[in-house]
Amino acid sequence: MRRSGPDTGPDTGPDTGQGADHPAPRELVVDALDVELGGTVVLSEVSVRLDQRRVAVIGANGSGKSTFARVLGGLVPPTRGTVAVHGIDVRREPKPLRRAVGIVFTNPDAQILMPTVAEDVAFSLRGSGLDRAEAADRVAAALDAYGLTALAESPAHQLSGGQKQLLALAAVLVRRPALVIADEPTTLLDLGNARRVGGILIDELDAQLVVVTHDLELAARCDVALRFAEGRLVDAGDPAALIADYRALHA
Ligand SMILES: Nc1ncnc2c1ncn2[C@@H]1O[C@H](COP(=O)(O)OP(=O)(O)OP(=O)(O)O)[C@@H](O)[C@H]1O
Repeated sequence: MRRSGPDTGPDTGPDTGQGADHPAPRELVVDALDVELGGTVVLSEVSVRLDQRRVAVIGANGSGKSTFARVLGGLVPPTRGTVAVHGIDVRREPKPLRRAVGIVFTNPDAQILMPTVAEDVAFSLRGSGLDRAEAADRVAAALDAYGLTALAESPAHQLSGGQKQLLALAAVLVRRPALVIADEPTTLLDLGNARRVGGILIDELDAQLVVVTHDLELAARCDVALRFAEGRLVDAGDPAALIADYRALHA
């Protein structure tokens, strides 16, 4: 598995140079997006523009939330329509997109690539252009931010599920991507660590955030919420009002 981030792989589009260290329009523009997977319509006619910093994506199981997030991250191609992430066309510009976006999946095991905790975080910075000392400083700061310093030399695969989730987040955020996509980032975490991760994503991150979540308290702390139902974007707006309507639907 390849971790999203700078690399030297083949590219089919221009490198716009839009990374965390470059100013870029912080806007997601989705226009008439359809996604079909295995002959099934998974997303249908989704159009939305999002320039808010924190975007929550909620809705029932199977409603298309993760697929929407995966399209933004370039992991699932649009079948029809266009999607631009900070001015980057997700279909045509895979390399700039990988540089701009960091993705945190629900299952951290899929993201751990190196033997030790510190090596795994450092691996994210390969090809970043940072010199050895700068990279070491960034890794140390990321380990500290996630409470992983004491585990730096521990085998990554022997961490608990929650510790692995923290490591996965550290390994993504150490790159300072301009857009962070997190799919159920607090699912495996105990209350303390869920608060720590929620605090980092919601309160401390400079990047734009798209968080897919069933945790309505986390969603309520975002600037805007989207609700999907049966592959359609059925509601978008102020999280408090949208969540109240969603709760009423299930009352
Ligand atoms: N590769 C695929 N091939 C066919 N169908 C798929 C594929 N991936 C997802 N789907 C279907 O698309 C629908 C939406 O899935 P998605 O994972 O986006 O939903 P979700 O809202 O994130 O659900 P959950 O809350 O359960 O994680 C589901 O019916 C799912 O079975």
